[in-house]
Amino acid sequence: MAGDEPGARATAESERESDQHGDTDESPRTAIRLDGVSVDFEGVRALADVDLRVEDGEFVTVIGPSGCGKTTTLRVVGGLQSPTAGTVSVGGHPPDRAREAGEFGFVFQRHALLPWKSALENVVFLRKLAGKPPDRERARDLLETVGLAGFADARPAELSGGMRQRVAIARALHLGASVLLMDEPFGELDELTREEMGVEVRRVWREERKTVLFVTHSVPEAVFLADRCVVMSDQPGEIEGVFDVELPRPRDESVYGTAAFQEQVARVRAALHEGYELR
Ligand SMILES: Nc1ncnc2c1ncn2[C@@H]1O[C@H](COP(=O)(O)OP(=O)(O)OP(=O)(O)O)[C@@H](O)[C@H]1O
Repeated sequence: MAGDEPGARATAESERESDQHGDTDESPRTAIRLDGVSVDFEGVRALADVDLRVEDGEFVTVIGPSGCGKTTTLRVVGGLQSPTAGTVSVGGHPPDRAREAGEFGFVFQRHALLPWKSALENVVFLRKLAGKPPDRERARDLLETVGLAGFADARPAELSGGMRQRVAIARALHLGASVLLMDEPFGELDELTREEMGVEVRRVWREERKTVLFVTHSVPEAVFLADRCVVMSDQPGEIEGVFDVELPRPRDESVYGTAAFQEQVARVRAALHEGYELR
């Protein structure tokens, strides 16, 4: 249950004293905080009383059945959707403020790159749009970081689906985002590419020290990527459980073959299928 979440327990005391968006009572390590968040859409309750903490620098995955409110969760965190009830804060501030400050990097299933621009120009474009000075050298470094050294001048049509998602990740990083909100970014990729991208994203996350909230439909992906995996229940979306992933850090593809990995995948799967109590 949501209240069993470790972050919720750890911050219970300050929670009692904290005001809605108070800067002073917020734990310095809490990057994202949802308190009693509900979202209603014309008769559909998409989220029901969700409490969630994501600590600074944490990698948290969100998994659940189709329509359970995963995207809505990302949207309320990113300030793209207002909650009907409850409060959301990012770094102790309302999400709108974080969004305006360019704190979010959104990476979606469809990469939305501009087809007429090169990979490099796509990386700098969003930053320019946000009114920040582009830094082509940093953009080149980021393309290298995401494994695209040598592809700076390539147009999206010349890149594979996985490479385009890498450009989208570099673009989010160049924006200066401290929080990456990723909504099934590998949903259109084949399984092997997904696994490779998972390794890459964890490496980039480690090197760039970002906070990541990552929505996926894939149980192995949710387990492989996460420090913690949030399992949501069917409509209305509630947090069914939060699963601490205990796997080696750093992780590479070899983790997929280990008994520890299989065992944790099985537990998350059981939670999804049976509403199984995790803790
Ligand atoms: N703008 C909207 N207007 C009306 N209903 C909406 C809107 N956005 C989402 N919903 C509804 O809210 C519920 C949760 O949607 P959401 O997209 O968050 O789920 P999801 O878990 O991300 O789904 P999926 O895994 O299929 O992408 C669904 O029933 C959806 O139809």
